[in-house]
Amino acid sequence: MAKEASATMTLETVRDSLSAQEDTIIYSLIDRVNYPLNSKTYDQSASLIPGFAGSLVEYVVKETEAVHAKCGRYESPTEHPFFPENIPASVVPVHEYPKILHPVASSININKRIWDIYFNKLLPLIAAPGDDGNYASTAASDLKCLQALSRRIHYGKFVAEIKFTDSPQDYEPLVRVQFQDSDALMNLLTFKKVEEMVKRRVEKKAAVFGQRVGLDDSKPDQKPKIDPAIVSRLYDEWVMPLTKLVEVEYLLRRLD
Ligand SMILES: O=C(O)C(=O)C[C@]1(C(=O)O)C=C[C@@H](O)C=C1
Repeated sequence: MAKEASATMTLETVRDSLSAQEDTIIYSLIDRVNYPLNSKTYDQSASLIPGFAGSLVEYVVKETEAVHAKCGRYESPTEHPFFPENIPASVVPVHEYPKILHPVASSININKRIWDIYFNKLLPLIAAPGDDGNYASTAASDLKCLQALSRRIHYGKFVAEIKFTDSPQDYEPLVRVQFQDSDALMNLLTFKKVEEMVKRRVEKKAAVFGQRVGLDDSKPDQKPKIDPAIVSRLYDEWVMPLTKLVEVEYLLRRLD
């Protein structure tokens, strides 16, 4: 581990980063709800792209990731592609990222689950029914949401690393190969009070960021652009559990 980098990263600074990433996630979701569901974007059989067997959103994500990969995006330990099998090598000079994580970190990528939850659980909750034909813009907006969620959830690797180095005496016995205990690890890294605070904070942010701002103060309050309760539920049911899953996966291999 690079000393200078680990010395500046603490549980507090990592939690600050998670809080800042909430803003990006909520703004991306607010952008997505500007479009109706536009289900053709996700239709495997719509054949919108000649010669490509898959949905429009898959095409946009794969092609965008390929360009970003060439420009070095996935060299960063905070970035994870949704189609890793499709990723070309970077052509730009290598940037030396501080080596904070154990090398096993690069083998952990749960984007397939994030993809599934985003399209099958979250999107139907936030997007209004309908079709305005803006499929490419819709896919671009989905990609922004997916990337923001993926970055936040995989940031669990950093949270886990800090927790491990802060208290090796607590973590090491549960991580040793012969005693690996994922349930005990999950209990140890869980802070229920912090989770309650995060849920309340994202709900408040969604209410503030999603306000409809007009000049006519006589108009009654309108509904926020995105339902704050759904954002809180997103964190409760998916974002935090998946972050913890990444933490456990990382810790189980921390002593490899
Ligand atoms: O802040 C932590 O300690 C984390 O591990 C992050 C996080 C989260 O996903 O927000 C996950 C688990 C904890 O129970 C609390 C919060």
